[in-house]
Amino acid sequence: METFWNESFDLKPKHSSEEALEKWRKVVGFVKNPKRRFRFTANLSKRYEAAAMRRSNHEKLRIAVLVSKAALQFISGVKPSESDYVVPEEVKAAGFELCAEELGSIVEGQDVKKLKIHGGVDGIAEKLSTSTTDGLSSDSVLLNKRQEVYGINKFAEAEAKGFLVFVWEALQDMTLMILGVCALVSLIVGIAMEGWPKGAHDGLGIVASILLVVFVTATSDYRQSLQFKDLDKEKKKITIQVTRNACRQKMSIYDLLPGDIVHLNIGDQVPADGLFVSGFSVLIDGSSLTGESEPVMVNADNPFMLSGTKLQDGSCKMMVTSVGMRTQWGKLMATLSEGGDDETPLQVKLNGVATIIGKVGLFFAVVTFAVMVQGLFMSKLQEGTIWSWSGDEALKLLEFFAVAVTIVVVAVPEGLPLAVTLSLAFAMKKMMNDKALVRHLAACETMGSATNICSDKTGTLTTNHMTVVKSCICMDVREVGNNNKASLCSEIPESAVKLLLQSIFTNTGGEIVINKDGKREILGTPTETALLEFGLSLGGDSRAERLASKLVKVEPFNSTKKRMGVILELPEGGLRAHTKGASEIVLAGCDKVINSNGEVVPLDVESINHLNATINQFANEALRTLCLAYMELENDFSPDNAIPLSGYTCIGIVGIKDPVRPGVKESVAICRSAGITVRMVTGDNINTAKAIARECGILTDDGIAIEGPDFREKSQEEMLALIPKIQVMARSSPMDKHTLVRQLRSIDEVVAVTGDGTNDAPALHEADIGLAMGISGTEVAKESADVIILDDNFSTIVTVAKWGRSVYINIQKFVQFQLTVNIVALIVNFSSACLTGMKAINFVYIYFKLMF
Ligand SMILES: Nc1ncnc2c1ncn2[C@@H]1O[C@H](COP(=O)(O)OP(=O)(O)OP(=O)(O)O)[C@@H](O)[C@H]1O
Ligand SMILES: [Ca+2]
Repeated sequence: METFWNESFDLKPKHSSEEALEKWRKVVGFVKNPKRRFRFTANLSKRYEAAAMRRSNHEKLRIAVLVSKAALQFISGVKPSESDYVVPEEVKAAGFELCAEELGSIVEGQDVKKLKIHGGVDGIAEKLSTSTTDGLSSDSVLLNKRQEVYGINKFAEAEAKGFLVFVWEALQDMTLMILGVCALVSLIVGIAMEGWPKGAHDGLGIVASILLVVFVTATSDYRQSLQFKDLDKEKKKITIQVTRNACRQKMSIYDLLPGDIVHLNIGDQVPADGLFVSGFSVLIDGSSLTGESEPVMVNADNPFMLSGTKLQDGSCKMMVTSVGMRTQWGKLMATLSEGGDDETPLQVKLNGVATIIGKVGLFFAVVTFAVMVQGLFMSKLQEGTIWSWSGDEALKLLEFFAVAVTIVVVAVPEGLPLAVTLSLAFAMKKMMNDKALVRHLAACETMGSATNICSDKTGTLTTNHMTVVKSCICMDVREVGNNNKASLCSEIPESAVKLLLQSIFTNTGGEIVINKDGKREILGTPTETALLEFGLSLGGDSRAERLASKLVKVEPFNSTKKRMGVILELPEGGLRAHTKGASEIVLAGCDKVINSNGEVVPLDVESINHLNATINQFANEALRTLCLAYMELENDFSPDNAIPLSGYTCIGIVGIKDPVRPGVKESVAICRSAGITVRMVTGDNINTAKAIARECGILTDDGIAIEGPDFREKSQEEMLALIPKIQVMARSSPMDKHTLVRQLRSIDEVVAVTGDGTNDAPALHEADIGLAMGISGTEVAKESADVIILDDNFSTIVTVAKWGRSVYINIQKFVQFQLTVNIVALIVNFSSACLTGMKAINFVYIYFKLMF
């Protein structure tokens, strides 16, 4: 029994195999109403359909690439011939020169030949009457026209079910249908024998009880579905940066139209089909669309970007060409949206309970029927009328049968698994109000039993509002206050200021833009904006710096390298590389430094010690440190080469303050008292991490702080011995985080992990509960997570844990109550039926009396 139970109804909370999902469905077997029983469980057939679609996408894409390669060879050298493409009248009338189908065939078909014929990316931009620099005009009349021709960026979704649909589904209960037949027969026979209305009493009684059951079921199901709809809408909200009217702005991906220029960064999902306009080191992960795991480089030679794929690295500008259901992703999503959420372990367990009780109920129903029939036969045998049956007696038999069926209706807790869904959905809604969006129902269950939280530092424990407060430029440490910024400039040699500003404004992933209201706005990650702000306060002019030298190459920041770099073509000729990043790492690649006189001198031991001491001093004050460096490149340096890692001249070090969030300390204490261990895993410097961890109460005197590279070196045994004591892990790579989580899970801890970056995805995936940050989190992180923390706040995580616990207790109580009701109802029905042959209506009545 036990093994049967464990094998069939034991589902993992995450990543359950298709077999496991199929298995319990099979074992459930006796189901009164499959429509209800399997609602809010995964729709496996739809999922298989989606998987098949992915495979065919993969195949199509592979062929398209082959064909276009061949075409490219053929047309290279030959002037592209005029196409025989005719613009449809209505498209022309709207002011465009390309129809949606042609655009689709170019991008989805990866058709280089057609692309060339239409004049490349610029040609297509012109035909779509957009500009790759300024984007669409935001005139609503023009936008509406565009929308009429090309459609909107939304996927077709199944219509929301109305109340009547739920009534209809509730009616499809097997036992209710049998009762219905009984009622009908009873009505016909009764009226035929005793006439209207006397003979109809029994039949109408059954009909009334059926209607009551159906109404109550449908109402509760309908209410539940409404709750889910709200949550679903929230889950799909994604915003993206778009240039319209030459203004960079945030927009919902639903408002995208062909011709829009969108800005994509590492971790973003490509929101529509489009063409690469400009950008650097773009690597596209197409696995969600095609199942292909090998990432693809996208650049001017291979400019096709498909909706639903993700930026694994780099950043770029893309021009949208096809939206919504015209993309393969749209079609896939339309199918997948009906694929449903995975069932949770509790749901499956309760399905098991319902199944077993169903069998018990069925057994009792059969026994009841047998007992009652036997009673009738016995009395007839005594009367000696066993062979002569009156209509009244036949009706009595029918009534017995109805009583037996009613026992099944009453005793089987068909709604039990649904009730779990109901309480989980209720908790989800409450969590939503508390700024936590639950993506997978199962997470609500698991969160209650979490024993470990591995938290990010930046943005989760801290506010993510960064400002440069200290600097060490040209070897001199200075405070950067509000009043002495101008003086800072005058204290540093001019040549160094020039280099510093050039580094800040050109070697950046951020951007300074003028927004719709004409105000200056700094876009980018908090670290970047802090630096840009610093540059501006030194009197720098970002636009002028950017125009002065040409960007030849950019290697955007990622958490693995912990640095970024650019190569500039200087106005006076020659190439210069700038790099900035984690101080120790960048400093290790420097062999020269600018001294206080503004001269470049070799980095001797004394200066190295001075700089390292500065880094530690900043870090001990809980500041994030960045080192900026540059290097002149030889003239024969080819931009195709990677940006060098060493040989740099250090310009300086900045200390960035990121204050701890209010309330974090208290939340950490709450966790501790609730038996949850909080650990900090960060990419930052170990001293910065320690300082902040102490401030939050995470690092205690008996705890260990370790650096990622040291942790990686440890053997399995050493790791296991170390892990319970690790409270801070600094300079961690994404894989370190993943390893920590895996090891913790292997010693039976239930681990919650928070993350924001693309590289946190593996750890989020591995964790029992992955928590992604809503504001700073990338799409990739969010997609790997089970819960999205909408305000990025550590306290919210504690709230989620609290909800998780209360959900568990609530469900437990509810199940106890419901099972008691069912069993009492079963016993009452059974005994009274055997003793007195009470009528069906009374049972249903008793049941609902008990329920409400
Ligand atoms: N835009 C950037 N350019 C260059 N270096 C950066 C940039 N952003 C961060 N860094 C450096 O990289 C280090 C680690 O970054 P990483 O993304 O791994 O950690 P994080 O996600 O910011 O921190 P946490 O893991 O606590 O959230 C930082 O300490 C900083 O020195
Ligand atoms: Ca992070």
